[in-house]
Amino acid sequence: MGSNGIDRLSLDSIRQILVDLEDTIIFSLIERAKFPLNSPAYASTNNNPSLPGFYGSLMEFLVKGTEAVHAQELPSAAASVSVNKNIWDSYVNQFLPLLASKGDDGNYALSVAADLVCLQASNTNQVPNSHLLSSFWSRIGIELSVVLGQFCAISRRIHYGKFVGETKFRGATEAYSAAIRAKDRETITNLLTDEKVEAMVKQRVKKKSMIFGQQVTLNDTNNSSNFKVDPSLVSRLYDELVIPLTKDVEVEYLLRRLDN
Ligand SMILES: O=C(O)C(=O)C[C@]1(C(=O)O)C=C[C@@H](O)C=C1
Repeated sequence: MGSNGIDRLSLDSIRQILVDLEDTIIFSLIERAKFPLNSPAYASTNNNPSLPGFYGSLMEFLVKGTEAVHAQELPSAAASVSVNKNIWDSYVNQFLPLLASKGDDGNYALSVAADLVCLQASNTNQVPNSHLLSSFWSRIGIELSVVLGQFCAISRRIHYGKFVGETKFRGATEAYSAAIRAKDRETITNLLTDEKVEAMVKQRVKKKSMIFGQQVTLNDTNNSSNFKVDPSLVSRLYDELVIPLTKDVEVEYLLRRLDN
């Protein structure tokens, strides 16, 4: 560990934040899984009468221009690292069809609102269309603050990679610096990878999904294998999307770490 005494940046405390965010992510996935897929909300050719003058899907309307910049206390390397587009693409195209049941109940706005809570970064000041969003949400009876005010968990978790990267850099500055100067992504990735921790994370989110997603009834004949969100799917989400993108953020952050 580095000798600068910045406790806030110790790997253990940052990992604890990631552990706590698992709860938020799993609960938000459980909320989204209450709605069917509602695919028209994601179709970019959708001609939505609620969105006059906007060509694109309801989802695109809501996320357009909402790239958030986290970690502003870190060196400027942090500011330019953002993978939100990848997060949205993977979530909508790969993960959502597995999370939500097939079908369409017409609750497009509520479905996308639930997606936003799962995904999006939280800083409302950085939502350029916020006045449009406000009027849209108030028209359909949902407060914008309810949708955006909650920290949107997956994006936030992934962008915590900047803090993880900084902590690791401080703990092994020489090794990272050499790899950064050589622009050697592979070595940086190897340096920051801890397979044991990754395996624990995947196991833990599966277990949490089993506990948080239990169907609670008062009779003893409850079928305990019937979960609100498939625990293996949550583990897979971490394996295929959350952890790889967190590592991408770490690598991208570190590659810029020695820039002025
Ligand atoms: O905890 C770490 O050391 C991290 O870098 C975070 C994380 C993760 O995304 O969970 C990513 C890479 C490591 O291989 C282990 C775990």
